[in-house]
Order: sequence, then structure tokens, then C-alpha cells
Amino acid sequence: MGRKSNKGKEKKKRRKEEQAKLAASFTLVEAANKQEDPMATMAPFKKYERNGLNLDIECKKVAELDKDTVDWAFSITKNNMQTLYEESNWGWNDRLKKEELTEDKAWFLVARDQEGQPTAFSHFRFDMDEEEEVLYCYEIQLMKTARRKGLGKFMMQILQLLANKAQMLKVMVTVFKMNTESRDFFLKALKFELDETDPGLCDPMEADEYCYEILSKKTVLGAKKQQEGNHCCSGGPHNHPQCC
Ligand SMILES: CC(=O)SCCNC(=O)CCNC(=O)[C@H](O)C(C)(C)COP(=O)(O)OP(=O)(O)OC[C@H]1O[C@@H](n2cnc3c(N)ncnc32)[C@H](O)[C@@H]1OP(=O)(O)O
Repeated sequence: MGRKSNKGKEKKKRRKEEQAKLAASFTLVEAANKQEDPMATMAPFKKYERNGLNLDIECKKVAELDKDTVDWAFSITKNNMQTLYEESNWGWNDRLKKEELTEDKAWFLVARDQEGQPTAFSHFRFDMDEEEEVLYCYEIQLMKTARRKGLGKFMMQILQLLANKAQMLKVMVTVFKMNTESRDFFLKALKFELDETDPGLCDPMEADEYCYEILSKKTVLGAKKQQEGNHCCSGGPHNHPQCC
């Protein structure tokens, strides 16, 4: 019969390890989504009193929000974003945006004034992205009057802390390339970077074809794992020149 190769055994072992890793990631996402109030131990972050703003900040699942707040979130998103969507090749669709905002998985961070009126919100999710556990920020939208007062940065800081607490690996966002203000906000002020899953990065020859970029910022755990070499090159689907 000859000698039996160890290759098959090693492959099987690797597959089992990958399956276990994936199952652990799903468990973390599930636990994050089961939280009653992710900000329960973050009292100092529930108030924003700076630069003329006096706001209370809450974190809730969309199902726990009142209809007026959800309707307001849709309106401000439409006001802020419709033109950008229309100028891109995505187009704007009321129904699709409403569906996205109200999917079961949607979490909301809402900043309200002292009359209870919403001023800013973020729609985010604890989710899997390319086999990694992440906090994905779908929207961060501020009323015009509340901008450039540090509120956006404060809310993103909260998301980064929530991601740390839930042991996610990174916070991700998708940004239109032509939305230069928000690109500056994420890339320059918050030190986000082009994510390894950004389509332009994966396919540089076609980069100009994409009207958007995927940006991310590692959590504490994500940065640690990256340092340990546990990143996309340890068996992931990508092969990036900058990290492989
Ligand atoms: C994932 C997505 O949702 S992408 C879409 C993002 N949302 C939008 O485009 C909607 C309209 N814009 C907004 O809601 C807000 O302006 C945001 C969320 C982009 C930024 O929030 P803000 O509270 O205004 O930003 P904040 O005051 O925290 O700014 C922090 C820093 O970011 C940078 N920055 C913020 N806004 C801008 C801008 N318009 N132009 C250039 N740099 C900016 C600056 O460095 C700023 O620091 P500084 O004011 O000391 O110079």
C-alpha cells in the first residue's frame, strides 16, 4: 500500500479549525445582538453637552423605537443622501432605504435634544462580513445645525467602544467617493483606512468603476489579532499585495 500522506489529515484539521473559528465568530455576533442595552455601562457617553449642543444619546434596536423616530431617520437620510445616491450608479429608492433601516438586525444610536426631538442618528449592525465579526455602521446622519460640533466624532467613538465591548474585530462603513466631507471625516479625522474588502483594493485595475469605498477601523481586539498575524492572509479568500 505504501506510505499514507499526512497532507489529507492536515487539510482536515485546518478545515475543522476554520469551522470552529467561524462558529465562534457567529456566537459573538449573536451575543452582541442579544444585548438589552449595549450602552448600559457607558453612562458618561449618554450625554453630549458641548459646543452649544445639549443632547441625550440612547442605543436601541429598531423594533424598540417609536414610529416617529424611524420616520425622522428616513427623512434625514433622504435629505442628506438622495442627491449623492442619484449621482452615483446606485440610484435612490425610498422603499429599499426604508427596508434597510427597519430590518430586524438594525440597531440605532439616537441623539435627542431636551425636548426629545432627534438631532442625529446612526444605524449600525453587529454582523458577519467576509467571515469576520464586525460592527457595520450603515448610516451616520446629523441635522445641518448640529454639524462640525464634534457630535459625529463622539457618536463614532461610541460605536468603536460598543464594538470593543462586543469583541468585534472592526468598525466598517461604506462611503461614496464623491462625498468628500464624509471621506475627510472618516479618513482624516477618525483615522479609518481602506478596508481589505474594498472592491477597488481587491481589483485595482477596475478601481475607478466603483463609486464607493469600504473603510474600516480595527477594534482593540482586531488590532491585536492583526499584530499576531491572524488576518486575511491566514486562509481568507483575498490575496492583497499590501498584506500578503
Ligand atoms: C456611513 C455613512 O453614513 S457615510 C455618510 C455620512 N453622512 C453624511 O454624509 C450626512 C451629512 N453629514 C453629517 O451628518 C456629518 O457632517 C458627518 C457625520 C459626516 C460628520 O459629523 P460632524 O459632527 O459634522 O463632524 P465632527 O464635528 O465630529 O468633525 C470631526 C472632524 O471631522 C472632519 N470633518 C467633519 N466634517 C467635515 C467636512 N464637512 N469637511 C471636511 N472635514 C470634515 C474635520 O476634521 C472635523 O474636525 P474639525 O471640525 O475640528 O475640523
